[in-house]
Amino acid sequence: MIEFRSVSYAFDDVSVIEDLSLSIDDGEFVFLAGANGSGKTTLLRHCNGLLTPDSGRVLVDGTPVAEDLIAARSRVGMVFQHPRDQFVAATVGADVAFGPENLGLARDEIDRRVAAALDAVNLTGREDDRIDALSGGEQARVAIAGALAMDPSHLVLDEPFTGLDEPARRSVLSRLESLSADGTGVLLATHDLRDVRALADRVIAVRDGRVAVDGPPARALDELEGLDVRVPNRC
Ligand SMILES: Nc1ncnc2c1ncn2[C@@H]1O[C@H](COP(=O)(O)OP(=O)(O)OP(=O)(O)O)[C@@H](O)[C@H]1O
Repeated sequence: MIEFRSVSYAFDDVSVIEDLSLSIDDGEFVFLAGANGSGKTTLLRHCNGLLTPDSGRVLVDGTPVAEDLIAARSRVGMVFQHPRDQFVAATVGADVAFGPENLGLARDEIDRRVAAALDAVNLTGREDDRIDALSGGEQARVAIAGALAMDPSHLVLDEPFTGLDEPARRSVLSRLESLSADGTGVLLATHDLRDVRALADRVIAVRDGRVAVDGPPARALDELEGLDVRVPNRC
């Protein structure tokens, strides 16, 4: 479980998160909505200690993130909004294998994970491609594969569909759905709520640094309509 307990955070003097509490259970598939600048990225970056609350606490599986960053980072897989932020190797295969290699896994398990992760993002057979020669959408898919290959207990994704074509988006969503069904908590920040009714267990929307909506998709979408939270791709 990922828990936010009365978390507040400000950039300099500008408050972005204010006394925010929420929890994401194991196996829950949660869509995180909110207008541009509402604090979604800021919230997500607290899940593995990239940001530390000014007050309050974030806990992963009961352990405060600030007290055990290594534990938090091994449990929480993170896909960043800008994929270039997370590459560590020159080629697709080496980058996706990097995390599992650091876990000390056997070579055949690493190979199995890399193949499954690349399959999930429609990049099978692209192991030897140079990352800097890929398109933006392909780079986004490599970043997602890197997180999937870590087999984390929780997966946090920040706008992962930017630049993805429809087959890749569908493939990633399907993989996220099956991971969640197998017990992985998935927290997905996105403006694209097309599939929210079919996939999400919950929708959380932030506004003015607080949770403005939190509930099952049908109810949450109705509540979002009544708020000043833009939902561009609602259907
Ligand atoms: N490094 C930073 N320094 C100062 N202010 C920042 C920084 N990062 C974000 N902010 C501000 O914090 C607020 C929340 O930004 P954040 O990126 O969390 O929003 P978001 O909901 O993810 O937005 P988007 O939907 O556009 O990605 C914004 O007003 C932003 O300008």
